[in-house]
Order: sequence, then C-alpha cells, then structure tokens
Amino acid sequence: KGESMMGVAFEAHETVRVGIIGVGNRGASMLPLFLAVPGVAITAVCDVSADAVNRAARAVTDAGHPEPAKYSAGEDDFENLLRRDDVDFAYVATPWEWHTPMALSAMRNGKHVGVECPAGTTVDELWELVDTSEKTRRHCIQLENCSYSQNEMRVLRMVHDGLFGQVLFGAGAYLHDLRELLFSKTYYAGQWRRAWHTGLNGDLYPTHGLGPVAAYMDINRGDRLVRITSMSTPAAGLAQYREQHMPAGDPTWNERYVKGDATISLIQTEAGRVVQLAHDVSNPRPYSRLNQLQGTNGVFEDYPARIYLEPTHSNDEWGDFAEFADYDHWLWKEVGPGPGGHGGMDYIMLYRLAQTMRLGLPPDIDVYDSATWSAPFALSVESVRRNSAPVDFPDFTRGRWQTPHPGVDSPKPA
Ligand SMILES: NC(=O)c1ccc[n+]([C@@H]2O[C@H](COP(=O)([O-])OP(=O)(O)OC[C@H]3O[C@@H](n4cnc5c(N)ncnc54)[C@H](O)[C@@H]3O)[C@@H](O)[C@H]2O)c1
Repeated sequence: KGESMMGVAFEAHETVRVGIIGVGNRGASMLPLFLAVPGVAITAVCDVSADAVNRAARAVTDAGHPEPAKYSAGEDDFENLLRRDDVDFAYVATPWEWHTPMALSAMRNGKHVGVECPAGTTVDELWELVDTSEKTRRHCIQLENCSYSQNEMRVLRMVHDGLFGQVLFGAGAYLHDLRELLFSKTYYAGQWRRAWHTGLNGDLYPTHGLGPVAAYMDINRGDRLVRITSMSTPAAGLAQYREQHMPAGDPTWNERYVKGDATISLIQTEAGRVVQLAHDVSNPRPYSRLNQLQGTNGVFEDYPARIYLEPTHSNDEWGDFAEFADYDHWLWKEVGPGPGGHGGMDYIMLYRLAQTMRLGLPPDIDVYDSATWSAPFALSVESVRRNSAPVDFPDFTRGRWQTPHPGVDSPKPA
C-alpha cells in the first residue's frame, strides 16, 4: 500500500511501447487500432497459441512496423514479456481468470497496464490491484471501451452542462445473445467463457453498463457506490440451446449451467441515487446496454436513442437525440470515430490512452474506477447466493471518493 493513485500523471512518453498479452478475438482486433494511433509501437506479443502470436506479429510487420518480440512458450511466458525494458504499457486481453494475475505482474515489473473487462472477479483480487497500483505507482486501467461510445460521451457532457438537472437514476446492461459463440468449438480459446456459466450465478460482465453510468454520477469523484442487491432468473437458455444444437454425446452434455439467464442488480449510491444493472447473454434478443439516465429535468434512453428534457420536450413525446450533437465530446468531434469496430469507440479509447501517456497526463480511468466497476461481478454472486441480501461495496478509494479528479469527460489538452 502506498499513497493514492488518484490524479497521478503518467510520466511523458515520446512513443508508447505496448506489449499485448492475449491475441485471440479481442486482442487481434485491437492490435491494428493500437498501430493506427499516433505515437504507439507494439514491441511484444504473447499468447499460449504460437499460431496466434505469429499471426499478430505478421499483422504488425504487414502494417510496416518492426517485428515485435514473440512469447508463446506456455501459460506463464507472459512474465517474460513483462520483464522486457522496451514495454511501457501492457494490454491484457485473455480469459477473465488471467486478468488480475497478469495485471499484478505487469505493475510489479514496472509497467502500466490496461485490462479487458472485468479487471478482477473477486473482491480480494480487486483490493490486490488497488494495493499494487499504489505500491508500484503504476496505473491499472479498466479498458472500458463503452465509456468512450459516442452516445455515452454526449450524455456525459450534457450531464456536466446541467441539462438533466439533478441526476437520480441510471441503468446499464450487457444484454447480448452470445449463445452461438458460447457453444462454438473454435471461437473462445478452450471454450473458456461458457465454463463460467457452470460455476457462478451473478452479473458476469458488469463494466460495459456500469462504467458510463458511474461517469454520469461522478462515482469516485463526489459520489460512491454503497451497496448492491441482485436477483437471477432460472438458468434455462444455454440448456435449451444445447438441446436444440448439440449432438448427443457432445462433451457439453456433461455440463450443468448455474448462471441464471438474467441477473438484475440495484445499486444505491451515497447520495441516494439508484443504478440498475442487467446481464443476459443466454437468451435471444437484440444487443443492448440499456444506457438510461433520469434526472429532475428529464430522461435519456438508448437502444434506440431518445430524449425528453424540459423545457424542450413535452406531451409525453420523445425528442430526437441527434439534435444534441453539439454536445458531442471533443474526442468525437475531432478524432472519432476512427477505424475499427464497435462504432469507433475502441479507437477513441486507445487514442485517448496514448494521448495521456504521451503528454504525461493522468489517465481518465484509474485503479479505483477499475475496481469499482468490476466489483458487481463478485458482489452480485454473493447477493444472489444470499437470497438477494444487500452486499456492501468496498470503498476502494479509502475515503477519497469525494475528491474531484480527471475522468472520462476530459478537457481537450492545450
Ligand atoms: N471490451 C470489449 O468490447 C470486449 C470484446 C470482446 C472481448 N472482450 C474481453 O477480451 C478478453 C478476451 O476475449 P476474447 O473474445 O478475445 O477471447 P479469446 O478466447 O478469443 O482470446 C483469449 C486469448 O487469450 C489466450 N490465452 C489464454 N491464456 C493465456 C495465457 N496464460 N497467456 C497468454 N495467452 C493466453 C488464448 O490463447 C486466446 O488467444 C475477455 O476478457 C473478454 O471479456 C472485451
């Protein structure tokens, strides 16, 4: 444990040298986006799959960059990547069980680290990330791309300009029909993601929904999450999908799915606001992160985007969110959307990360945000297990949650 990492600036880097650990679906799709950001080099890549590492290295050289160092000698070879002295930032895009061990090792080896969602899966893991970030003075960043989505950033600017009045309620979710991918023999390495549905019953992917809503409510910058209560529906969707699609004798028939299809959580903040979180990847439905915000002046709801703000709107009729495009964040006006998937938010996130590292600014997202947004993973499992009993959020900031400090609604650097 050491002093707080809140508002602590990166040392300035002329070039940000990135080591990527995990070049499966996500890591391989982020690799060209790192290369597209000005001032970023990829100096090393690691995956237990040598094929994946070779493909990733080729993608780097095909883009005209020097070949990165390659690590594929087993599941601990990432440690060797992290010992290199030409890596400033490690990007971890491996299965969830590896996120915390890899992030801890990165920081202990003097690297800042960006972790895919969630940063950790137990409260102990999250505290260890906080302790280690403080002790090593390295940043641990939940790379929450949805925080950089255009609608979320526009709503955040509007909140900060006072358009919603007093913020009262927000909803976020990960509602994504993953059944086909979960049962694919080739998509997730070793089919790691379905395995979680045989072990835990809770919100297994809270950060996409919570990150943006936490920003609307200035969580860790004036307010804090206090307690959570969660309920899960029966677990039926994956078993039904298996019945319909998997042949008799397939190994999946030995599995028992315990993760209730929908997990719904309510979180209360210190200021009394309420956040609703939802998670469902096991049932047919179009994609949604809900992304809703209610204030004393009106409401925003996404999927599809619609708005109702007094005095502009009246008569129970939704208004057109496109009319508020002037409120777009400067990253979307001047940088975005940029290349890559997810509507361009992945690139925006990496652009901003590299900008803060090159200019020597504090990161938009620190270890306290990373731990707070990831905590509903473990806390919802605990609440569901205890018949929806309220479970307290740890205060990862150690009492500093009222301290204003930089966040996702960044001003444009001079
Ligand atoms: N933010 C987003 O929008 C987004 C989108 C997709 C996935 N993700 C996250 O990205 C992560 C990876 O997901 P994915 O879909 O790419 O899964 P994947 O299975 O395609 O990729 C994981 C990779 O990690 C490698 N790996 C496993 N153990 C390793 C180890 N010990 N050392 C080195 N490599 C190891 C695997 O070989 C595989 O290539 C997950 O945390 C997932 O939740 C985030």
